Amino acid sequence: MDKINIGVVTTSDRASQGIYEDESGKAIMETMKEYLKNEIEFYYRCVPDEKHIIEEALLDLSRDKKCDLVVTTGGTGPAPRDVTVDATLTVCDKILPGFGEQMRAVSLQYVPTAILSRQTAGICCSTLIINLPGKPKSIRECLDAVFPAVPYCLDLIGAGYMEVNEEVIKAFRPKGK
Ligand SMILES: Nc1ncnc2c1ncn2[C@@H]1O[C@H](COP(=O)(O)OP(=O)(O)OP(=O)(O)O)[C@@H](O)[C@H]1O
Ligand SMILES: Nc1nc2c(c(=O)[nH]1)N[C@H]1C(S)=C(S)[C@@H](COP(=O)(O)O)O[C@H]1N2
Repeated sequence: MDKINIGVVTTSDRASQGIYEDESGKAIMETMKEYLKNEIEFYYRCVPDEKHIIEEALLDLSRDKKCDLVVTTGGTGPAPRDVTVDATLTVCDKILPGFGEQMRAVSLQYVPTAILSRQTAGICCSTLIINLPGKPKSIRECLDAVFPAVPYCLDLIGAGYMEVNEEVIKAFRPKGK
């Protein structure tokens, strides 16, 4: 079974200064451990909301650490310092708008302000990058909505082969793949 490398990037001025504990980054790692049967190596970064710092983190995790998947949390909204999506758009070779569309559609069932998130996903080198909002409770809401497509996406981009815990989440791979 492949070992899966997963980057977790929390973008938050206050969490990066230790003013509050980063619950959202922790929730991403816990969720991945529940979803996957594979051995996982996590690469964790907690950075301030600065576009060039976020870009450096995303490039390091994708191009240099060769993560299969990078999940970000925070900085997807409309405020001046919400620049995680902008950094994602800069480093990615291809954008996958369906991820953001689906996460917003599902999130609107929980909170009307879901419409404020610009979250998206894309491919950087051979890494899938997915943006999540900052609120800890949004992590599971969003990941449950899009994760079924993640293993096949990784197959298509030449990343590691994910084996999921079927009792927790279903992966969809088209027949014969
Ligand atoms: N990584 C996190 N861990 C724990 N709580 C978080 C995290 N990110 C956000 N929150 C909570 O959700 C609330 C709203 O999230 P939001 O993304 O607006 O954070 P923020 O105020 O932009 O963070 P900052 O200004 O420090 O970058 C925060 O006030 C905080 O209570
Ligand atoms: N599933 C889900 N999506 C959500 C939320 C949430 O609580 N749950 N919060 C929304 C709010 S209040 C905002 S402002 C935007 C952007 O949040 P961010 O700037 O922390 O990324 O995400 C939205 N998406």
